[in-house]
Parts: sequence; C-alpha cells; structure tokens
Amino acid sequence: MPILQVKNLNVTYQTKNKQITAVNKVNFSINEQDSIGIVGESGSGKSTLAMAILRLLPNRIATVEGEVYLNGKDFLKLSDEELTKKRWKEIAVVFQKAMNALSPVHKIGSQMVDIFQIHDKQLSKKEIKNRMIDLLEMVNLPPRVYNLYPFELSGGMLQRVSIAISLMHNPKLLILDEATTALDVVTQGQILENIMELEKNFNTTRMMITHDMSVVASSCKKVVVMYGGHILESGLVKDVLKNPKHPYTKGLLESLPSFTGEKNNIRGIPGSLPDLSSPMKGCVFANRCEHVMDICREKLPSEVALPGEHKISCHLIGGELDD
Ligand SMILES: Nc1ncnc2c1ncn2[C@@H]1O[C@H](COP(=O)(O)OP(=O)(O)OP(=O)(O)O)[C@@H](O)[C@H]1O
Repeated sequence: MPILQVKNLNVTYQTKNKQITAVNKVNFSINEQDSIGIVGESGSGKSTLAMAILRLLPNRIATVEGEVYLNGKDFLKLSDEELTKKRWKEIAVVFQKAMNALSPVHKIGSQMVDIFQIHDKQLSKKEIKNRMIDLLEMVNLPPRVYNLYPFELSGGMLQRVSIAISLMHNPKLLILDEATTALDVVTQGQILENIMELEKNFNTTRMMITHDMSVVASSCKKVVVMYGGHILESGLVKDVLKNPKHPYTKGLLESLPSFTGEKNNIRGIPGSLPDLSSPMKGCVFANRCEHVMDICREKLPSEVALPGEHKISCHLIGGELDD
C-alpha cells in the first residue's frame, strides 16, 4: 500500500475578484521509502500541493477538493484532534525559511524540548536532552549547539536544526519544501547526503519540493513534473531525466548547465505561466510549447502510461496522435 495517495486533488484560491486553480485534478502516489521530487518553475503549484496535503491552507483562503490518503486513511477527512496526533508523527514538513520559526530569545535545546513535549510527555528532561543531542548529531551538528541561541548559528546550521526538529517524532513521511534552496551548494549537498542517510536509518519517505532539477537528480528516486497546477510527466528519475518525453520537461532540463554539458547550449523556455483564473480547455503548456498542434488548444491530454512507471500527459505521446 502506498504511504501517500493523492486522488483528484484540486485547490482553488479565492481572491477578491478571482478564483485561481493552483492545483488541478492531481493524482500521484508515493510508496514507502520512495524519495520523490516535485519539480516545476515558480508558480506551478508545488507549494500549494504540499500545503493542501498537510492541511495547512485555511478554508477562507482556499478550497481543497479530492482525497489524500496517508497510510490508507483520508487525511482531509480527519478531525482536528486526529490531525494533531498525526502531525510530526506520521507527516512532518520543513519549509525554506523554517529556521525563522525558531525563537531568537531561547536556546536551541530548550526550544527542541518544548516542541518534543507537545507530543510526548513520557520521557524525563534528561532523556529528552539526550535524544535531542543525538538528533543534532544525526544532522551533523555538535552537541554544543543545544546550548546556543539561534543568532549564534549560520543559516545552514539553523536549517539543520529545523530538519532535526522535523525528525523528532520519527515521521513516516517528510515533506521538504525548498528546504535547502537558500543554502550554498556545498552546504546543500552535505544536508542532502545527511537526509538520505537518515532516511535509511529512520525508514522515512521523502517528498521534496524544488525548482532545482539537479537536487532531484542527486537525491530522489522518482520525479513529478508540475506546470500550471497540472502534472505533466512523472516516473523514475533515471527514466524521466535521461529520456524526458514532455516538451516542458525537456525545456526544464535544457535550462540547466549540468544537463546540457556546454554553457552555450543552455536555453530558457520562452513565455510565462498561463492565467490560472480563467478556465482552460486544452493543455496548460500549449501557449509555450514549440510543438503545439490544434488539438493541444482544444482538448486536455489524458495521462498515458509508458513502460516502467513513466507517465505523461501530452498529445504528442501516446493517445490518438501517436498510433
Ligand atoms: N494565497 C494565495 N492567494 C491567491 N493565489 C495564490 C496564493 N498562494 C499562491 N497563489 C497562486 O497559486 C499559484 C501556485 O503557487 P505556488 O506557490 O503553489 O507555486 P510554486 O510552484 O510553489 O511556486 P514557488 O516556488 O514560487 O513557491 C500561483 O499562481 C500563485 O500566484
């Protein structure tokens, strides 16, 4: 059974005079210990997807429809009490600016203990302290960090603290939303290595939200490519990144130096995201696609399964035009 199953998930933001469909009938699932990267450029709906799964979008701002099964139970239907029990233990999240949530006037250790005790009041202070120091060591921080204030740590160290906090209750599913994006490449690489090591020890499944394909290439087993609230392509990283089928995925890869080899081959994708507040008949990428055909503007492509776990929604591949 998949650890997370998302079915027909739709998220609509209500603004004063518009309704913005930021996630549009999204379906995907994650099996245990499948690290999955959700990629796409800014505004493609990645964070909205994560927030909806985590039930962090207030009703007055957004309408969430569909089903999100966490270990077989519909997470969207849980009572607030059940939800509180599952947060941190079954599902935890680290945001890009997670470190900003730390109080500047309390030491790291005391904040960790307070957070730990919200969910577990059984252990003594000393036992908790030992566990917190173990956790800090697991994210490669020395024990002395326990007695330091946030201002005494670098951004990378603080983000490691946030990751340690997220792992405190051994969550089954860990969502990282651009959690390493603001860090320099070396620190980012080290933290990713740490996280992968921790996953093995903790038996955690990771969902990683990023606009950076190279992060997915180096740390994930599977990838989901999002654009304009739709999933356009998904599958194993080794298939999708080596043999991308969707013109959008190809465009994303061509805009990365590490995937094209030579600097002068780097290309952007001309154009910008469509207006998500007006209803669309066809493919969401049609206006920017260099292979656009009449049918692309008329009909939403349905998802086609290719060999392996590779799936694609594009009129160029599979379906009527490819017969
Ligand atoms: N609170 C909000 N009210 C209205 N529209 C919103 C709100 N938050 C996000 N959106 C819109 O929803 C769409 C998806 O945004 P989202 O932040 O989920 O994308 P993203 O892929 O995570 O991008 P980024 O990496 O820049 O955060 C965008 O069009 C954005 O403008």
